[in-house]
Amino acid sequence: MTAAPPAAPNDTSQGAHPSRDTPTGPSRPRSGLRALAGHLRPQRVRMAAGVLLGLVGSVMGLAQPMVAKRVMDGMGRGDLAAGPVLALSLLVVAGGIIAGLGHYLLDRAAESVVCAARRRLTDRLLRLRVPVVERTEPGDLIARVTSDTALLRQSAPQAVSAGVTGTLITLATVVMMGLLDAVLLCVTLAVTAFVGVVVAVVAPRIGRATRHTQEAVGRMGAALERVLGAFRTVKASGAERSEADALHRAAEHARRAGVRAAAWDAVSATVSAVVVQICFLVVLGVGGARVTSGAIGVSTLVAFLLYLFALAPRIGQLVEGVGQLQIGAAAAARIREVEDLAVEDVRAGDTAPAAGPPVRDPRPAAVAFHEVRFAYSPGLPPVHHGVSFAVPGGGLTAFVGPSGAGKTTVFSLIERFYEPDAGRVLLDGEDVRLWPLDALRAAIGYVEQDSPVLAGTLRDNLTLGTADVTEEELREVLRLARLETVTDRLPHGLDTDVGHRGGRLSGGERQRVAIARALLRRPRLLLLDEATSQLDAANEAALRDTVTDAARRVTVLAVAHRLSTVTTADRIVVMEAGRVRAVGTHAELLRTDALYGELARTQLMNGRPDRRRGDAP
Ligand SMILES: Nc1ncnc2c1ncn2[C@@H]1O[C@H](COP(=O)(O)OP(=O)(O)OP(=O)(O)O)[C@@H](O)[C@H]1O
Repeated sequence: MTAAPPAAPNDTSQGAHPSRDTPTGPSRPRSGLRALAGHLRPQRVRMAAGVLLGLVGSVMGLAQPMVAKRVMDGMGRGDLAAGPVLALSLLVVAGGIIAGLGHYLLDRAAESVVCAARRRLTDRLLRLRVPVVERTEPGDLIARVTSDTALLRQSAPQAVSAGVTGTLITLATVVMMGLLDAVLLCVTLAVTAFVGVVVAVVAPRIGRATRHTQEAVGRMGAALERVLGAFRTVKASGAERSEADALHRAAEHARRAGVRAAAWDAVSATVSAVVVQICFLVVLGVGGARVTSGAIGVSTLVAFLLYLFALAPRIGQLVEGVGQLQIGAAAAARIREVEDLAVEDVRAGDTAPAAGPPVRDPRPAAVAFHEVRFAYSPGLPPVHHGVSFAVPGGGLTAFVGPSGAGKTTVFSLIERFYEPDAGRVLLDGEDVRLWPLDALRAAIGYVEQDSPVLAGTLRDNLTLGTADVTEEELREVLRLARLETVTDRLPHGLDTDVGHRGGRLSGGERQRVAIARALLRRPRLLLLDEATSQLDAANEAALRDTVTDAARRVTVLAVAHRLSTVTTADRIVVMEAGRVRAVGTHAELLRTDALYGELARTQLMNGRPDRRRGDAP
């Protein structure tokens, strides 16, 4: 059965924002603030409770002097009433506890904001499309998940709380000042309005500088990832100095941007402090004149000035809160860029039935390519120029051809890491775009060219993504992949840590681990990409038997590099420059295809791909 290609099921990013392929687009400050609000919204009840308790604590603090005054007045009269003393003690203890609880709730909200952002980001990262990840710097993505989310904690709920408390108390103070003298209030507002102008100018600059700092931190992460990912190569090439220089440059950029943010912060703090001082002087002058003219009494001026004293730190608090919000907004904007990246659709394409749990079909899968054209990205030359072949269920099919002919790309298209620009890739006669992605990948075991092994134990690596594995199955697969001797040798057997990228295993051992992992998935289609290239002759012969045996139960496609694999294959697909040039058995192709004849004599005899023929189309 074949189905019509679905209407563009490839871009499946959720939400109202268009998905992108790189996380580096510029963001406007307002969208950063909106994104920040989105992070805070789920915690609004806890934050409101924290702010409320903080306010209650402050009000109880304000009442303490009045109660203390009553206690002292009573003492003065020789009246040592226990009531006011008890009330004062209760006020002190309860005020402290309530304020502390408010603080705790805000900190809890902050931790929840950060945790939710990290969980959302990591979920998103693991669902990103392969081409998207290839275009990003892993170190930068790591910085966004760790460092940018930490900035949310630093700036968000406490800043909002300071802003809300500061605003409420400022408003209350302004009302009291207005009740005392409207003229002096107008003078105060006219002078302090300048602080508002300065904040409006400076705040976006703090946001921009923070963003630059975080970008530099991201670049540092990328540079570190580059060095640690090829640590031996860096050392063997004597490149420590030049790589350290690149890291220092990123650190210096981060420092400069951080200093710029600090400078803008200092400007706004200084300007607001100076403006408040000027305000005192102006109010004193205008107030003095009004006292002289008899418009207000001295006590009104004194009371007004006392309120002005109380207002000054609140203005500072508000200015600081705005700066902190800008820092949070800059971080939220960078996080948003990752959330906007295109993710894979785990469901099927438009016309397929609803995706349920993958049904385990025991039959070997049939694979076919129909006129597949594909380029890795629009600017790059095409890699496949109309690839067509059909492989029935079962048996071993070998792919041979010069380096760069497009053999690995065939496997990537079957796994739907990429989608063809034209033509169709069919599994069991169904376009792979119509398969639910989890069902498609559950049907396939893939041993990649460089047999990646992840940090963790050998057992973790073997059971990666395959939860329901019995010890018996594990032992059987260890035997088939010739790993028994390796596990016997390791100090903790299957539970031995294999190190970063399996660095404590040899290349051949890594290949066998990757083969065992693929077999454990009980696939219907096994893709082997130069899977035995690093094995010695004895292990290679044993693994060949395993593959031949597997080919009786599942369909095996293997990019082959040894004549021994090719001669045992049921069919061979010869690829050249992005096209299928010939299909047949070894004997047929030796007779009919000149390129195959040459490959058989050179590359396949050597057991290694001929990299001299790296003639990409
Ligand atoms: N992720 C990628 N992004 C861009 N270009 C790529 C990518 N992967 C492969 N290519 C290019 O596509 C072409 C085909 O690559 P592919 O790996 O399919 O060839 P191959 O036949 O498997 O080669 P080899 O035998 O050397 O592994 C090459 O020119 C390669 O440079």
